[in-house]
Amino acid sequence: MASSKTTSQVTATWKDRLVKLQELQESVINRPYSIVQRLRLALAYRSLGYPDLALGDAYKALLLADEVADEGEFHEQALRAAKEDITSDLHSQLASELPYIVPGVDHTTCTCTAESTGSDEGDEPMAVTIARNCWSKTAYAIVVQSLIDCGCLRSAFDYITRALQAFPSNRHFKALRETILQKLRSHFSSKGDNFDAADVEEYPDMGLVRREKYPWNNYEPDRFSEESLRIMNEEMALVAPKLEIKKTTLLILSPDTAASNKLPTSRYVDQLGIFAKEDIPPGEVILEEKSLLTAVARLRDSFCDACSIPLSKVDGSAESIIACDECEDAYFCSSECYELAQDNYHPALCGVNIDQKVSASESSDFLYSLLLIRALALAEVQNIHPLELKEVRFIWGDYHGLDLEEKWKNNGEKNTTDPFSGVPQTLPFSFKDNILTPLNILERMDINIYEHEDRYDTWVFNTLYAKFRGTASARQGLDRRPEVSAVHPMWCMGNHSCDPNVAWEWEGSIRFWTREELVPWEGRDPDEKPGLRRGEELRSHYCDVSLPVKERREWAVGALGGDCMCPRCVWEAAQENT
Ligand SMILES: C[S@@+](CC[C@H](N)C(=O)[O-])C[C@H]1O[C@@H](n2cnc3c(N)ncnc32)[C@H](O)[C@@H]1O
Repeated sequence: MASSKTTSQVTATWKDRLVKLQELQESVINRPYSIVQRLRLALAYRSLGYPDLALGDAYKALLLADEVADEGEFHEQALRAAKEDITSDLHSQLASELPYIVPGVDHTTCTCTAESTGSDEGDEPMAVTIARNCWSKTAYAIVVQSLIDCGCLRSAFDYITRALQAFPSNRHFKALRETILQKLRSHFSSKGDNFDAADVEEYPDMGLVRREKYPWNNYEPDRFSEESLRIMNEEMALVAPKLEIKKTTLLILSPDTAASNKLPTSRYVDQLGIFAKEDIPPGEVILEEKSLLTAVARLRDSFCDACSIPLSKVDGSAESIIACDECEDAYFCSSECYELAQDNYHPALCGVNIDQKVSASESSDFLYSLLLIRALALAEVQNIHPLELKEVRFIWGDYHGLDLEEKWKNNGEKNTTDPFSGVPQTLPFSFKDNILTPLNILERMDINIYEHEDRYDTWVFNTLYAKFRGTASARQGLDRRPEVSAVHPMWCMGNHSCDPNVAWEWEGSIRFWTREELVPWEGRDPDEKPGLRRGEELRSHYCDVSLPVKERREWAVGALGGDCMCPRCVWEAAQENT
C-alpha cells in the first residue's frame, strides 16, 4: 500500500481539488452512512485548507464506525453501507489518499485488506472488524489533527485520550499526544502559568477558522442585484415605510487603521446601508421591527420566548402571558408571539431540553449558539434551508472576499504547512459550538443528522455564525453577563457612526427614531441639523456614544472589524494627540 504522497496528489490545483470535494459532497448526500466516503470528504476538506469542515465529517465517521460495531440507532444503515464500501474499491481509494493528507496514519499496520468474501454473512464480520480497527483509527487521526489545527486543545486532548484507549500502541497517536501537551505547555507558560497545575477545564478550546462564502455555497445572494434590493425593500416597507436599503461605499476598517488616524485613500468596499426616501423631521419613529431570531441565555421563563421582551414589562403582565401547553417550558408575551412561534419554530423545539449552564466567560458564545439553534428550528418548521430564512438570507457575513484560487496555498508543498492554506482566519470556532451542540440539538429535535447533510452541515453552521457575529445585538443582565440576543434583519442593515442621526431602543421590537438633538462635539459642521433629508444615509450606533473616543473604538471594534474612523472619532483622536 502506498505510504508516500503521489505527485498528482501534491500538485493538484485548487480547482481540481474543489471539483473532487464537490463530487464527494454529492456522494455523501447520496450515501450518508458510508464511513469511507465521509473520511474521503474530510480529507478533501483538509486538502483545501478547511480543517474545521474536515472535523465535522471525521466526527460523523467516528460515530458511524461505532454504529457499525455496536447496535445503535443507525446500526443497520451503517453496516449495510460498510459492506458496500468493502465490496467496492472505495476502501482502497481512501487508503491511497490517507498518508498524503494525514502523515503517519496509513493502513499498512491494519488487518484491513478488504476483499469481499462473496457472501453477505461473510462480509458482515469483516465490515465490523474494518470499521473498528481501521476506519475508526483514521477518523480519530483526522479528528485529533483537525482539533489541533483549529486550536481546540481541550477537545484534542479528550479525543487523543480516547484514541489511545482504543489503539494503545499506535505510535502516531502517541506523537499527537506529545504535540498537544507541548502546545498546552507553551500556551500556559506564555501566560506565566504552570501547565501541570492547570485543570483540564482551563485548557483552551476556541480558535479561529476561515470566514468565507464557501465556493459551493449557492445560497448567498448577490446582495446588490436589483432583485435582492427589491425583496429587501419590500420587507423594509413593512417595518419602515420612509426608509430604503441601498448600496453604499464604506472604508475597510482594520485594528491598525487608527494608528495614523488618517483616512486611507484606497481601501473602500461596497456594502449596504439604510437611506431616507423622504425628508423626516427630528423625533419621528421611523422603524419598528420584531424578529423571531432571538435567544435568551438565562432565566428563560422571565422573557418572551419569541420576541425576548422581559415578561415583567408586558402590559397587564400575568393575564397576557401564555405558556406552551405541550412543554410548559416556553412563555409568550402575547397571543401574537405565541402564534408566530407555533407557526414558525416552536414545534421543532417543543420539549427539547437545552442545557443553560455555562460559565461567565462562555456566555456570549452561548448566545450565538442559541441563535443558531433558533435558526435551525425556524428552518425545520418552515421546511427551508437555514440560509434561505428571511432573517438570515441577506445579512452581512463579513467574509474575507479574497480570490481563493489566487490566495490558496498548496499545503502539501514544501514550506507551506498552514492547515488553512494561507487564507486568513477570523471566524471564532469551537468543536462544542460549531459541531457538537448543533448536532446534539438536531438529534433531540428528531432530525437525522446523516440524511439531512444538505441543510445541516458544518459549513452551514459556520456561515450562520459568520452572519450572526456581524449583526446580532446583545443585552447584558444586571451582573453584566450577556443575557438576550437577537438578529433584526432590517435594523442590522444600518451602518455605524459615533455621530448618529438616529437613536434606538430594543424591548421586544427594535425601534429607531430620528434624534431630537445631535450628539454635541466641537468639530461638527455647525449647520448640520437633526432629522433626515431625502437620500441621506441613516447613521446608527453600535456603542455608547457618550464615551470618549478610545473607549468607543474599543467597544465597536468587534462589530466594525476595525477602529471606527467616523468624522467624530478622527477629529477627537486628533485633538487628543495635539
Ligand atoms: C451590521 S452590518 C451593517 C450593514 C452592512 N453594511 C451590510 O452591508 O449589510 C456591520 C458591518 O458594516 C460595516 N460598517 C458599519 N458601519 C461602518 C462604518 N462606519 N465604517 C466602515 N464600515 C462599517 C462593517 O463591515 C460591519 O462589519
